[in-house]
Amino acid sequence: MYAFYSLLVYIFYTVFKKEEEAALQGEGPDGATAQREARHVSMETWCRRKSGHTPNSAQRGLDKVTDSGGFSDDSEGLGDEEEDDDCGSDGNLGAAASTPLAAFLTFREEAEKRRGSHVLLETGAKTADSPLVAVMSHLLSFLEQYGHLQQLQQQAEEYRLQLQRHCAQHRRHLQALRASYRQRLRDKSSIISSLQETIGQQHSQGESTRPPAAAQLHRLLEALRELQGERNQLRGEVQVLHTQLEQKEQERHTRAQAFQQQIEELKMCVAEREEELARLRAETGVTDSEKRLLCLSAENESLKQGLSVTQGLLQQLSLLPSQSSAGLLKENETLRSQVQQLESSLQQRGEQLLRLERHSERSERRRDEELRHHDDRLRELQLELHKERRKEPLVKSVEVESPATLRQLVEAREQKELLADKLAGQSEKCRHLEEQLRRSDEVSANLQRKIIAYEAEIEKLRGELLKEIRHLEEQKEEAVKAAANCSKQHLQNLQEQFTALQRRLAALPPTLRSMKTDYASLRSQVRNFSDFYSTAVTEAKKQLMAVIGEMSEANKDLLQKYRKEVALRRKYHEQLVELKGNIRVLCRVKPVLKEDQHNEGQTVVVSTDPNNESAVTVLNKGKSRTFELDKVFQPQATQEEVFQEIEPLVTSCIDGYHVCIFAYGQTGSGKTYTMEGTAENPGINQRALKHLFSEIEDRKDMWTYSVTVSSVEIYNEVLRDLLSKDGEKLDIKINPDGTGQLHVPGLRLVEVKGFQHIKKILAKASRNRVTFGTQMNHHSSRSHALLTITVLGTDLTTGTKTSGKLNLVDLAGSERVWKSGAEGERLKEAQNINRSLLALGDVIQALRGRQTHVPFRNSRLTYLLQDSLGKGNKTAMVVQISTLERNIEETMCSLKFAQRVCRVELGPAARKIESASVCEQL
Ligand SMILES: Nc1ncnc2c1ncn2[C@@H]1O[C@H](COP(=O)(O)OP(=O)(O)OP(=O)(O)O)[C@@H](O)[C@H]1O
Repeated sequence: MYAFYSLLVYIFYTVFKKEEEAALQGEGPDGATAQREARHVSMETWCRRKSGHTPNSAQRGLDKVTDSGGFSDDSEGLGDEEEDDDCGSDGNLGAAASTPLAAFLTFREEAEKRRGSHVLLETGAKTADSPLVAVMSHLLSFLEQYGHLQQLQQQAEEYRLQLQRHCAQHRRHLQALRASYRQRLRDKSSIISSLQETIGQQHSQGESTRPPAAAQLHRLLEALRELQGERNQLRGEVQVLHTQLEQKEQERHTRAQAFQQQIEELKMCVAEREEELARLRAETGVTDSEKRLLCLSAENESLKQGLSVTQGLLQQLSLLPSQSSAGLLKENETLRSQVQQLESSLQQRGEQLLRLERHSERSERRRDEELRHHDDRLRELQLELHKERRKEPLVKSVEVESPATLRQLVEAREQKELLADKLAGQSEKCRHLEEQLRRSDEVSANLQRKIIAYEAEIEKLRGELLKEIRHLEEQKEEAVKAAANCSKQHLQNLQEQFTALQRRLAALPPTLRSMKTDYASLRSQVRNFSDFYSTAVTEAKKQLMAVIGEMSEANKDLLQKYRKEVALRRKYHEQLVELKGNIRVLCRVKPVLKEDQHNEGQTVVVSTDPNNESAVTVLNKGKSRTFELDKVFQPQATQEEVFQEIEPLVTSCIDGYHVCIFAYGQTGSGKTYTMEGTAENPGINQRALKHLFSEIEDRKDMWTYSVTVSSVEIYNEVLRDLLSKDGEKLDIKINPDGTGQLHVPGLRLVEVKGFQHIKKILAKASRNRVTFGTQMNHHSSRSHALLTITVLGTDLTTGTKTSGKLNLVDLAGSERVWKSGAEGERLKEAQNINRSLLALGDVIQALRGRQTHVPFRNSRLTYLLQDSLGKGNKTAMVVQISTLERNIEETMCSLKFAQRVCRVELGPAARKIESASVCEQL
């Protein structure tokens, strides 16, 4: 054992020496750089460890032995020898190195002779030549493979970057391909929709004639030919893509095969090296842990090769710029299977690596124990050597050799540790490679998923396109068949109908033929009627417009005619009034009311003749007397009938005349009823004002009017204003303007705006009037009431002004004092009333006698009515009479008074008119 270790140390030293010399002499033109580097590394490491920069346990153990053992005396000598070895100078060791094997054999033979053993000598002679050299060469080759592994890693990184770039290009190409497919699909769908529309139109038309159908079919066939041409073009493009993919697939396959062959060769080479290394290590006593490490390195190598193969495949995959669906799918499937295999192998390798790492740790521990054991053994050997050195001088050479052997052993152990470190680094790199491989697998998986999605979409689009093309072809065939059938059937039907009509026409009698011609002519006339109608309507419109124009021109003439007509009407009206008389006497007979039936003397003594409207007959004391008046109203005469007789006088007021209308009669005979009326049945006052405003409205285009109203009562010869609140007393005076007209200072004049306003004014005046209940009338009016309406008119065209006045007088009732039962104040009222009525009679008598003096001033009543009762005015008196016997005396008096008035001649009425020039002068 001792001899074996000595021999091992010696041979190791000799090999290093020889190789260094060969390197220095430039031996071997193919001396690899890796070998030189490896040797350099080995020597450098050895020198560094020797100089104490990285002391290990073995060195420390040796130092301990040196310090504690019996070498203290020879320590300097040993140090000198080591320095000689480093520098390569001459010395004892240099002398021994000149013939080392012979010296060692001599020493071994002597030692064996001394020990009496020859076995170890023979074994050492057999193994002293080649195994260690082979081990070193394998180690160097391992280092070379490590460098190659680094290069492969760099290539893998480059491949990965290229793969990313190619993936991006492939993605863009797929997007462009997808967009082009979609665009084509849209084009096809638009073509299909247009064709479907045309086919639908053709179907809807149904009975279209044959030539248009043939043209449609021709267009359809052309469109289908275009579609087929495009489809063939697409198929050609797809075939070209397929061929390109096949070529790429073949190239990839060949490259993969080449890579596989290289991998196989490398594997075989590594396996051979591993076998040789294992064998050599077994021969040289290499431990199991080293074998495991070598196996691990081989496995790492195979993993790297698998990684390179995968990367190559991925590169090939990325180099395919225009992969079609089939090639991509196949390639993806192979890649997926390979990736799965690699993943499984990686898992297995990882598990093996873990196991090996654990085993290497255990081996390391075991190796340390063995080293400790070797150290102990070495120490024992040193002790034995020390003992033998004391005994024999030859032992000195052994003492010289033993430290060198120990150093070689330590160096071998350091080499083992170095290898273990490298192995750990390789395992780290393997893990890093595994990580990269996993990332690349993820990238490839994502890429595969995207490719699968793209492929599915492309397949779907392709399927839809094919389906639509098939559908279009089917529709085309159906359309062709349907069009052919329809056109044929329709033609046949038309021909049959035509022949049947021809037969029927031939069979028709001549009369029907003539009717047919008449029908045709009528039809043509009806067709022409619309044109005739439109032209007639346009001509009528033109004529209408011309007439309208003429009418507008003739408007002025019409206006002038209208004015002439109005003037004539007024003239005729005046003549009529004059013919009737400017003072008219009307008699209204009061009907017998219910309240009058219970009293005495209720016999009707007054009768009227329906055939003579101006006569009234009174039966008085068995004698009948007929009074002739202007108009006698029947008891059943209405308020409207009475007003119709008054209406011309009211109109005269508008024309500028002064008119006086008063009611005369005994109390309770119906004077107030005739003048004021009731709310439901108004009298002359309200109707006259209503008529006035109606006339004013009719004349508003030519005249403008203002209407003012005043109302007074004469009670006990006192004039009171009925429209003022206080009812102050008024006086009648001559107007200071010099016109000689009467004037009532302080009298309130109310301008009337409308008919509703009139009703309020009249109601107020009626409320303010003094009434009192008498035996003849429960609401007897004890005053004379005057409603004076002044109408001032202006001709808009000439400026002529008119001033009309309408006096509506409700006289107080005349009654006999004894009959009315008046006493005191009532008696005084009756006396005043009768006095005023008598004054009125005197005035009328004077007018009748054409006296120069008319006693108007005998009473307030006649004085106030002076401008309306005199000459040139118009007067109407309504005599109210009762039909009852008990009122016969009053009736006779009233009728006699009426008859006297009837004989009065007021002469022609004078219109109160001022021309515009006179107005301007005033
Ligand atoms: N034509 C008629 N139709 C129906 N009722 C009438 C008619 N004439 C008068 N009357 C009624 O007779 C009654 C007395 O009439 P009215 O007050 O008008 O008499 P008068 O002459 O004014 O009396 P006085 O002078 O006392 O005021 C009233 O209730 C009135 O409604």
